[in-house]
Amino acid sequence: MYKAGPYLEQIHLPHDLREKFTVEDLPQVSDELRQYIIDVISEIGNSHFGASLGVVELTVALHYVFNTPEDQLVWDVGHQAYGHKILTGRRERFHTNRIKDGISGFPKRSESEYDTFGVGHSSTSISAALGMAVANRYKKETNKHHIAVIGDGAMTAGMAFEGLNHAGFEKDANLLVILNDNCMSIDPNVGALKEYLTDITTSHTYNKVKDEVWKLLGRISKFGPDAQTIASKISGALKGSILKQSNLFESLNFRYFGPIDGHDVIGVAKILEDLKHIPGPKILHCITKKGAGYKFAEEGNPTQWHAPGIFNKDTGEIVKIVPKSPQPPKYQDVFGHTIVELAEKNEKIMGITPAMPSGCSLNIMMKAMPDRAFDVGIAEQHAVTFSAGLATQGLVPFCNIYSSFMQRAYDQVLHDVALQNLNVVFCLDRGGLVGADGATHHGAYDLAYMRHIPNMIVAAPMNEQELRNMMYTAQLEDKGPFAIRYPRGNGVMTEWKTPFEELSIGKGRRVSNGTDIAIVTIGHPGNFAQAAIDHLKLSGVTVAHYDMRFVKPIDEVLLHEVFTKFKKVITVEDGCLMGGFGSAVIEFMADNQYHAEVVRLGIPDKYINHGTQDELWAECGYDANGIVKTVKTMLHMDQTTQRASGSVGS
Ligand SMILES: Cc1ncc(C[n+]2csc(CCOP(=O)(O)OP(=O)(O)O)c2C)c(N)n1
Ligand SMILES: CC(=O)[C@@H](O)[C@H](O)COP(=O)(O)O
Ligand SMILES: [Mg+2]
Repeated sequence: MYKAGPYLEQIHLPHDLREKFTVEDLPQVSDELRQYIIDVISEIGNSHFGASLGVVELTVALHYVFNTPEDQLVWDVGHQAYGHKILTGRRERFHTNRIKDGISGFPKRSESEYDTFGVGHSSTSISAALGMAVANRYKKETNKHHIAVIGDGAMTAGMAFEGLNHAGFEKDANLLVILNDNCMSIDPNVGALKEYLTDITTSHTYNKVKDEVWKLLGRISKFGPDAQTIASKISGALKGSILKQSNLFESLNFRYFGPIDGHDVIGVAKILEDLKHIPGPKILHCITKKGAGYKFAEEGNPTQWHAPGIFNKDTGEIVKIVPKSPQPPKYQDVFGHTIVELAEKNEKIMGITPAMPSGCSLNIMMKAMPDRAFDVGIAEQHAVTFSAGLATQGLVPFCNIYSSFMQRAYDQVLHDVALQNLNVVFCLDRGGLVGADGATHHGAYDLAYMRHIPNMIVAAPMNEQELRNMMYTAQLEDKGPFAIRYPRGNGVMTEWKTPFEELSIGKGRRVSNGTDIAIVTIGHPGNFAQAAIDHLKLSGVTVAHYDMRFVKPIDEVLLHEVFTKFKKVITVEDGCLMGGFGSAVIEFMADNQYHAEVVRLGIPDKYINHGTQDELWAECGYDANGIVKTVKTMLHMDQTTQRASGSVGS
């Protein structure tokens, strides 16, 4: 399938690397590994890219020096772990990356013993690796090493500091944190920490003296544990005198080493070898470049090369699929343009994103109104409570957080916003199944975790016009906490810049009339229902379709109509069935003593792996075909009875 270079093809597992090659061979191994990643990802697309190229040398050095998988290697986020996957027995399957039934795009324990911890959401690696270190200390397995590789972006999350704080307290825990500093998140990294890291990297005096200490360390580190005491006295005194204070990490009892060139694979291997003999919590600060070794990514826009899609590896040209007819916009872009349109008229509107300006299209507002739109770093909890603070002063913050990332800030939503009934508008992008990112990133739970919060309004648009009207309505005076969730990807309206209409809170709408059965939907799956209804007409079935618009407050008038008129009802949601929208409809039915046959379609009570959205909606049975099948089953129709050929579009 894809040809590995002469060295790489001999490496099926890391012990091959350690047994067959010397440290002098590592540059060649790195070059071949990098080329393999470029060869595969340029053709399959649908993957992350720049981050993995940035850690090729680090990956090779880590698997060369440490006895993986006994030594525990934890990748933070894990989008940069393609080299790790290729070196740990998955080279021949790597072309199935993020494809349904193929390998996951992130480290996953069930996929390999070398994937010591499942990741995807950022900033978990230090806590996990510390847990492993303390466990092995307790089990007296003190020969094991525990390494967390965390990026400068991931380091901006509070959880990373919670891990550092605890690790610095566990002085004899054998933990090595590798800070992979490339000054990038998906977009350029932000915050005071970024500036601080730059200071450390550029403070020549500190680094020069550090080199002297480092050489001394190298000479004495063979002398065992007392080398540590000598070294810490020397380097502590020098640092204290030079910087008048140890650096941030040392003040948390970490031994700080670096910054070093993270692309000098031989140098990195030698330093890692030394660090193996220094006990206690250590941090190695590596300077790398995202996209390193592939000039188009190095010289191009690093945000674009974070996940470029298919590209011509020889020319660096990213393949853009040009649609034959005008396509509906992405929901995120409707958000991005609409918030600017609203903010131009309402000076109270502010925009907040935790490190996803391009992903959620708040970058449109950041460009147009830089003093009113904030990228707060990978800090979802802070983003929510920062928004709450803004709201206490009469402003109207639109806090945009991917649905699955919002899971991290559940208490801030409840405790800091809803309990105080503050007027924060939550825009939950990536609501529902997202596709290739898989189980860690599916926004499966927001309808459930938002609808049981008192004071919270929970809405989901069926199309772009509905999204705009919900955003318009949410920014009107004193609406209290308002959540609007919408999916990854495109809507359905090519003409979407329609005039704003204020919605009545909690009011849904009947989209189609029918007599045989009722379908009650929330959000984008209303379009699947429409496609199914068109198809069923061919079989003479007429379906009433209700788009509820709001999960909370739910339109009880409409539901009284549904349960008065119909004895067969289907609910459809791109969300978990447990406690979701369908549960709300069932609760209404029970509370009002209605009796009907209700089938709820949505995400079952299990984790859905990666695939395309269409594949996953079909797998869960709530795409148009799934709805047709359910209607026919409930109406006891022969599933083969259909006048139209082929499947129903989603
Ligand atoms: C909790 C959480 N928030 C946001 C993201 C989205 N995300 C994935 S990678 C990334 C940037 C990570 O930057 P860094 O750690 O520096 O890694 P690099 O890509 O630079 O190698 C972000 C924001 C995430 N995966 N998890
Ligand atoms: C690794 C990570 O968490 C992000 O890169 C995420 O994959 C972005 O998702 P979208 O592609 O839906 O913006
Ligand atoms: Mg980075």
